[in-house]
Amino acid sequence: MFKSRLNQLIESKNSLLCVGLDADPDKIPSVFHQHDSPVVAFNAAIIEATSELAIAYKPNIAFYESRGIRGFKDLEETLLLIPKTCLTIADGKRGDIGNTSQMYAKAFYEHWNFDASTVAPYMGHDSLLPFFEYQEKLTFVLCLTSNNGSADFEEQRLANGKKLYEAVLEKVLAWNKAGNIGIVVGATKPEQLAEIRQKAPEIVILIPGIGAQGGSLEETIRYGTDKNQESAIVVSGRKIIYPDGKFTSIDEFQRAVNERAKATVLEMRQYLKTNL
Ligand SMILES: O=c1ccn([C@@H]2O[C@H](COP(=O)(O)O)[C@@H](O)[C@H]2O)c(=O)[nH]1
Repeated sequence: MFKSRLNQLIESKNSLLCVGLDADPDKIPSVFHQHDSPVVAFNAAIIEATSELAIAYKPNIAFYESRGIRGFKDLEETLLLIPKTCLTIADGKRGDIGNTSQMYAKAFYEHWNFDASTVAPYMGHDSLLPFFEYQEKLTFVLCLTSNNGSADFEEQRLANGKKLYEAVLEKVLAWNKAGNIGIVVGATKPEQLAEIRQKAPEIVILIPGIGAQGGSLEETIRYGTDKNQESAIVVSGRKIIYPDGKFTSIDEFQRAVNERAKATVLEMRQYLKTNL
């Protein structure tokens, strides 16, 4: 089961870090452009520099499908480089009518063999069921996202007085009989993260929004983890994979990435310890 594997990794690595593999060819340091597949070389360097610190990698599918077949090949090669001691999360935010969702779920969980993926709840239970049927995988339903636009729908009140994200949480808790559903909550919404954790003490939460988006790591850990300081995955993408500076070698780039990942994990450990 995903959750027990996750919590074992959190304990053994003393880390909640998930590195976002959002490889943008325009941002990749020039030292990688001499390779046949600059994105694969870039991802390989990041994975090698962070795999002892990270519990998971989350490629956002947009960064790969935006480049067509070449992007998909890069994703396939990247997945082969991720060690078994790390989980893989496909951030695709899928969801459609049942038979179409079945194909999305098959793509992520069978073809690509990801451990987890993200889905949007807008179309309701039947649109998500094909994902939930993969019991050994974990499907993260968007609950309260990290962007300002969450106010447009997710934070709006329904006729029964509840906010939409609260209604999503209630549904997820009712659906989660097999324990293979998680939620996505942005680190930029710490008060709501605390509320959500209180209502869902055991659920796995995927939390993007620290680093480049400015969410507080301390509040994320304090409010987002469960009673054992587990069941939470904290995502950092750009802050770790695009360190400042001009790099004349891949080694130099890897040292900078490792420093950023290490600084994030050391900060996490500080909060994990003080919360005990
Ligand atoms: O609410 C959400 C849901 C998903 N994301 C995704 O997470 C990463 C964050 O990357 P950073 O570079 O650390 O900001 C990215 O893939 C987003 O699409 C999110 O940010 N917020």
